[in-house]
Amino acid sequence: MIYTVTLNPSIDYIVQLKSVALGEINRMDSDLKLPGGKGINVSRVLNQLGQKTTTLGLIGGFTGHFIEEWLIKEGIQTDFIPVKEDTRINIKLKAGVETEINGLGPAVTSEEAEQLLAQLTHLTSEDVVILSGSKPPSLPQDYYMQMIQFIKQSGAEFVIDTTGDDLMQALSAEPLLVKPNHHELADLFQVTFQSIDEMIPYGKELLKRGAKHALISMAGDGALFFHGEDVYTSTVPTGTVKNSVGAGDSMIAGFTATYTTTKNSLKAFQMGVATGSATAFSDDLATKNQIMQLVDEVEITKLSSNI
Ligand SMILES: Nc1ncnc2c1ncn2[C@@H]1O[C@H](COP(=O)(O)OP(=O)(O)O)[C@@H](O)[C@H]1O
Ligand SMILES: O=P(O)(O)OC[C@H]1O[C@](O)(COP(=O)(O)O)[C@@H](O)[C@@H]1O
Repeated sequence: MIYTVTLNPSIDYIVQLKSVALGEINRMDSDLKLPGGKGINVSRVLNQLGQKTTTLGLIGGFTGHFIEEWLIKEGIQTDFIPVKEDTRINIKLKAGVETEINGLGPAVTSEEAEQLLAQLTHLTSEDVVILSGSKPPSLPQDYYMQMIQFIKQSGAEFVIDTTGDDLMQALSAEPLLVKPNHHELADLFQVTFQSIDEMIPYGKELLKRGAKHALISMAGDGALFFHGEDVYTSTVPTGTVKNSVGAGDSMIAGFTATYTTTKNSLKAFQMGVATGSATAFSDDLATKNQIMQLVDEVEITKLSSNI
């Protein structure tokens, strides 16, 4: 079973308008409310790809109810821990450029946090757990590491898609995959990148510190992939970008679905890129059909090993 853990789910409120005038009344051209939060997006795409998945995490209030109902309608198994406060609403403003305003998330009590940890004691070595996204500020600083300890004790594999110290600390626990985008990679090592070549030593460093595979996504500019001694780059398919919210989560779903079934890292990389792009080219997350139409467009190239 592939479990996803979303500590901080969201309703993504996607608002389209031609331009925004700050300090004025603006009228939307259209809007859309979608279930969001990184692990939830991963599960929705895994489900599209025919993989069995269960969504874990912390969810609350009318917003949480909206998300859970949506997932159940799609046939996704949910096992959330209810929290007293409302799950957040994240605003995704599409007015020429995409601007995101993400909430902090609800207060979580220590009992609620403990209940989620207790669920992880039931994992087996056959499971894969995908830990994704920010954590509500009321959770302990080391909460990701607490979860990872339980996962490791069970022998399950884990993927982690978060940022900063939480990501850095998780590396030594040997995640199956990490996927910072190039901005997150720069923040992680407190550097700036002028070119793709400059990212390569830092991608290799993710593996040196313990990750088994590392993807560096660069939105419409392709992606880098690190495994063993090898570094690969990929093209992205061409298409019209409609809504890139969830593209990174989709990439993780595409990679994990293919890797767990084939153990072929390069096929998983190719599928990850296609799945991310298929979501960028859709209003909601990608469907299986949309993904499969793009796979053959993704070209993978091995970079020379002395870079
Ligand atoms: N504008 C785009 N055009 C084509 N593919 C895209 C675009 N934006 C995202 N993608 C696809 O989704 C993947 C992840 O996107 P990215 O924006 O880098 O992740 P994140 O959402 O985590 O920041 C990319 O590697 C690419 O395959
Ligand atoms: O937990 P965070 O870091 O605030 O991110 C949550 C947001 O990220 C998303 O999961 C989208 O993530 P990606 O675009 O990186 O795939 C949204 O659904 C959600 O609003």
